[in-house]
Amino acid sequence: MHLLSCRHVIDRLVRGAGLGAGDLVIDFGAGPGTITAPLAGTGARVIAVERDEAFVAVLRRRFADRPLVRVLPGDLRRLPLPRTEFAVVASIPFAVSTTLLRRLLTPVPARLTRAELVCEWGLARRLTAAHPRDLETAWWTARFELRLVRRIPASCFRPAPSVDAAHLRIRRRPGLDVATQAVLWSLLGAVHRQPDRPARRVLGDLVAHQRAGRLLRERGTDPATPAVEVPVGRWTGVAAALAATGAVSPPPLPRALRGER
Ligand SMILES: C[S@@+](CC[C@H](N)C(=O)[O-])C[C@H]1O[C@@H](n2cnc3c(N)ncnc32)[C@H](O)[C@@H]1O
Repeated sequence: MHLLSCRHVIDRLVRGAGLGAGDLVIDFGAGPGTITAPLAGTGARVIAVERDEAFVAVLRRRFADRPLVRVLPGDLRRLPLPRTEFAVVASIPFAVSTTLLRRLLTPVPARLTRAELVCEWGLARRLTAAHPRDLETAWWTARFELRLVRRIPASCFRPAPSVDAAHLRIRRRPGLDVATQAVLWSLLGAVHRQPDRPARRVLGDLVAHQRAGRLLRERGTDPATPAVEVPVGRWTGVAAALAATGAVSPPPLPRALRGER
């Protein structure tokens, strides 16, 4: 594994999360506690998740006198996540990044409030592209702001990985009620099934064509734009408007999206 060795990168991650007393933060893949230690200084409760037994022993010794730090041995792909709101600050193992992001960003309701992550550069670029390339990324982008903060050179790790990494910032978007999210899921599903179809036609499968055109124009979107090129935030606006008037009855959110997985 690749341990972070650049102090300024670690400081920016921890500062970026703006943690304090009363917060709960998880360090996934804590290793020897490179990030856990400064997190413990924020006053937040910290959970350090680690699978490697030798690191678990190091973590237990290192934080034995820190009552706010809990060392949780196990696999981050399976350990139950808190049922209360939490933040994440972590340099996540590249091999299981997508699985972890899926667990954090997919469920409704979203209990993750914010995250400061180190992940693979290519993954961060894909997640923050102007137009999400698949339904899953669109769903994450609609519900969370994903921002590529900066590139982290491979030389900031010991040993250095073969690719650079990135500091990825994640913030939950406020104000998305469950009804809006249900409409949004239907809408984004339709968009990604027919990405090149004009937005008006995709939306026209859910509401009258005239109304579809109006809803899009009101949000500054040319109704003829290919559906996938309409910024996700505009689809969120359309979903909120439709949910508020009860104009469409989307199917209930699939089980896979509801709660812990
Ligand atoms: C990139 S290192 C980060 C270590 C430390 N946080 C740092 O920044 O220096 C990833 C860590 O995740 C742990 N890890 C890898 N896969 C894991 C999994 N599935 N569940 C829990 N921990 C895992 C590894 O043992 C390693 O300590």
